[in-house]
Amino acid sequence: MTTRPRIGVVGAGAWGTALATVATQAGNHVVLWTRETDVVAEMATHGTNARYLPGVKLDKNIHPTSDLADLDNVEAILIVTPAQTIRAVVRMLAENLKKSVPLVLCAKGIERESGQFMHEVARGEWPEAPLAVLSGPSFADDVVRGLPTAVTLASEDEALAQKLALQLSSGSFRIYHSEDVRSVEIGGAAKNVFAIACGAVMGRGLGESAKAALMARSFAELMRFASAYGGRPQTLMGLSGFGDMVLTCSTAHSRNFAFGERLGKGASLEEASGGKLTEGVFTASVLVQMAQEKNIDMPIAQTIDAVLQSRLTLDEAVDVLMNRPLKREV
Ligand SMILES: NC(=O)C1=CN([C@@H]2O[C@H](COP(=O)(O)OP(=O)(O)OC[C@H]3O[C@@H](n4cnc5c(N)ncnc54)[C@H](O)[C@@H]3O)[C@@H](O)[C@H]2O)C=CC1
Ligand SMILES: O=C(CO)COP(=O)(O)O
Repeated sequence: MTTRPRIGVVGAGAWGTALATVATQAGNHVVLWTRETDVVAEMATHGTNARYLPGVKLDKNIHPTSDLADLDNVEAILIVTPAQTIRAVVRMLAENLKKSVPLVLCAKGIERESGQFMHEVARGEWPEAPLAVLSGPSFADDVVRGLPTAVTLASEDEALAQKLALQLSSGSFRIYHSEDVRSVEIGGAAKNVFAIACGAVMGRGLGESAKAALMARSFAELMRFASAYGGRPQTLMGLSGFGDMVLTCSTAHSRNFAFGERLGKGASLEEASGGKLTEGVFTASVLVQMAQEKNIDMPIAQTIDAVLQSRLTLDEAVDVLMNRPLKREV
């Protein structure tokens, strides 16, 4: 067996597989766990993951497995499954691993049932495990091809954030560390909702100027929401807030943007996802509910939620947003 540090990755979807790859490039041995045994078999036999990240040859230092016991003795575990599964996944790890280990939460979303952020969900399920979150502008396809990327890793224990950032950074994957977990989580979760709105504007043919306006006003909503929930403006202006808004709201490479774009072109809600994970669809209503609880004005999030609930058509949504009373910008 190798003497390289061992990192666990739970979830061998697009992002888990990409993160496993950069972790090996950073000098680690990676145990890549997924419950999908056919994906494990393909990765072990052919060194590929055609279902989630086609065209990529996996590093020989990635050990694919569906056996949770293989995660005993890793130094940290990156949890890379959808936001709404984090509770079940952390519970499964807490019940099956021999001892607690730092968990790096990589999902971007808010739990619908509870209105909890990912680290709150994880803390509830495994109070002993030290926690960090990883977020920022980063498409799996770019990262796995070694294109330059920069993200933020935050933990309330800043020394842990710094240690993990050092251990997981590579020549092409640059990790900044932070202790502002709350802001980093809010940026990652909210931008998915706004990316759906920006995609819809483009799909409907409303133009680049409309998209820029929508992005700027969406960012104002994100800042208001974050300030009510304890976020800090400096962090929100960084990679995990502004950075990820710019990326995800700009291109159909984003699944959330692509979903909105298809809606804009007339696809039904069912057709629009194209079978891909679209986190913003799950986060929209809980984001709006949490905003209402604190009296935060979030017209764009509210309107896109109404579209997702079939309470408004897209054209009605545009009318609602354009015909609100005029007001001071700031
Ligand atoms: N794909 C990307 O470029 C990026 C994705 N993310 C975030 O990472 C998270 C995961 O996204 P992707 O990897 O792209 O999704 P994906 O759809 O490609 O893969 C999801 C993975 O989660 C596993 N999974 C689903 N439900 C599960 C459950 N109940 N228990 C255990 N495993 C389960 C699937 O087997 C699969 O391995 C999302 O929150 C996403 O927003 C963040 C940054 C970039
Ligand atoms: O979070 C991402 C980029 O930072 C990926 O965005 P999508 O989930 O919309 O593809």
